[in-house]
Amino acid sequence: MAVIASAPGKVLITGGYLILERPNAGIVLSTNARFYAIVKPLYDELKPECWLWSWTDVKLTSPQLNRESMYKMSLKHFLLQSTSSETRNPFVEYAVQYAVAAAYATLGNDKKDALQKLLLQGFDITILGGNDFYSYRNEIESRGLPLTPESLASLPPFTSITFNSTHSNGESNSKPEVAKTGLGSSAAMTTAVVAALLSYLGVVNLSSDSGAHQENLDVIHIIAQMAHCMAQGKVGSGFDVSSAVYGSHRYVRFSPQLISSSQDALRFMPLEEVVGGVLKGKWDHERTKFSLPPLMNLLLGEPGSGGSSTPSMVGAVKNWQKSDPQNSLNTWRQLSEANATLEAQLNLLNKLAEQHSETYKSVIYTCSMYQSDKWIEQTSEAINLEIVKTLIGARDAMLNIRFHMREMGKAAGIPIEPESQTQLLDATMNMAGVLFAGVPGAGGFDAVFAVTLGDSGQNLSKAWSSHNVLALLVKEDPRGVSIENVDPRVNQITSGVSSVRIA
Ligand SMILES: Nc1ncnc2c1ncn2[C@@H]1O[C@H](COP(=O)(O)OP(=O)(O)O)[C@@H](O)[C@H]1O
Ligand SMILES: C[C@@](O)(CCOP(=O)(O)OP(=O)(O)O)CC(=O)O
Repeated sequence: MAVIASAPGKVLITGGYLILERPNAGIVLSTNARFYAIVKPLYDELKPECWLWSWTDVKLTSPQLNRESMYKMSLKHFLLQSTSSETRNPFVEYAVQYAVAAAYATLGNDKKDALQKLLLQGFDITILGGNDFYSYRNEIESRGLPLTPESLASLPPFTSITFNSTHSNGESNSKPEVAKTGLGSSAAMTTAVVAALLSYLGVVNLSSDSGAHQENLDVIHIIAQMAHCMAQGKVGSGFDVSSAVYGSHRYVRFSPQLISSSQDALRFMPLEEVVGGVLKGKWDHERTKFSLPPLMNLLLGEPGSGGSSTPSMVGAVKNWQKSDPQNSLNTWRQLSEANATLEAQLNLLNKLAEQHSETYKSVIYTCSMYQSDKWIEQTSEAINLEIVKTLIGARDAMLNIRFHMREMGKAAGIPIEPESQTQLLDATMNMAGVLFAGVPGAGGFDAVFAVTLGDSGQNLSKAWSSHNVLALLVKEDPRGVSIENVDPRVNQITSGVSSVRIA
């Protein structure tokens, strides 16, 4: 039977770069953009002699990239060897190796025969990323459609992905392989594959409401982090995998040694022992519940196509920290304070919404119709004023964050908030009902985000369109990894059909 798992994409609204170092925190919102992994047996029947085999087969299909790859997997070392000439997918390859090793490390002897049988049947893995992960700007333009979310919605689900072209003048050097929006497709993909395989192999059970749900998520988190780090060739902060597993939260990274020491151990220890050890490690990542206050919406706008490559930006910031420790420390301190202020204001707004729900609602709806410099004059009562002041406090904190991010970019010689994004963000923040806007994560040319009040997002989306910025269909969705009952291709097609019928 097929097992289908899905994991969400993310937007890091505070903590870019700082989150790489404990104990700095970052706020990461998960989204309704989801990556799916479908795992089923490659062979239904097992030949009697197969129990002697030391290899099994793995087939990986990525319909959106028009890729199909075959692998042989050693049942001794769990190493995958490509037997087809197709390009590799290290994220999925490590996800398979580490998930199988985790099964060996954790399942009791009584379950080993069943595990062996599932392995011998081979894996048929299909991966599908929701359209929101990728940039379809070029398709929309070439089809002569307007640059609107409606045009995006008219694309079929799981549309083919555009590759960024490479120019001889090196212009696209900073661009990633596929034209992406920056929602963390590799982390969501790795997490979905790990979750589907661990469920398929009986290591975790995500469909039960049992008390073990948290522990199951923790196992998926550790295996997905290990696989993602191996595939990326570095131990990043891991906020993208963390949000793909747990959904929206306030994240403090795990100690990098938890993974880096295991990578050293791989030279002299079998993979399942290494994985077993890491699973028992003292995982110290923090994830505190966080959600946007009520009646606030997350909106993403894609100003150009293609996105930025994060690793080179991180390298530049690290070099700057080494070459100018004093000034870089100073900037980080100020950024950290601004991040903490924004977080505190949003938490306070959540509290005010809970304590004064009606007043909160009416203040948000009023402010949603005005530019921020008019908010204060709309009110006189104490509670209303406190809410408006907190909104303005959140806004000012974001302006501060943006200022220091720009400083950091200038000092490190990289476009964290490049001039074109500054103009867009300033214009966005001056629109009626916009609480704040910024460049997510590492910044650069990925889609920008805005947090809007009430229904003002619709006007913002129209204004963006008229300035050649494509508002994406992405919304905040706090759900982390989950098991799906229906194939997303069937699901999305039927929901598309029913919405047409209803209309
Ligand atoms: N549908 C897919 N099928 C196969 N590989 C994919 C798919 N989507 C993304 N990838 C891989 O993930 C990489 C992008 O990951 P990442 O840099 O994390 O992007 P993001 O900005 O979305 O975080 C791509 O270069 C590609 O290797
Ligand atoms: C710089 C960072 O702190 C944040 C990068 O955030 P993005 O959201 O830009 O990430 P990508 O999906 O890799 O593009 C690096 C890190 O935390 O690992």
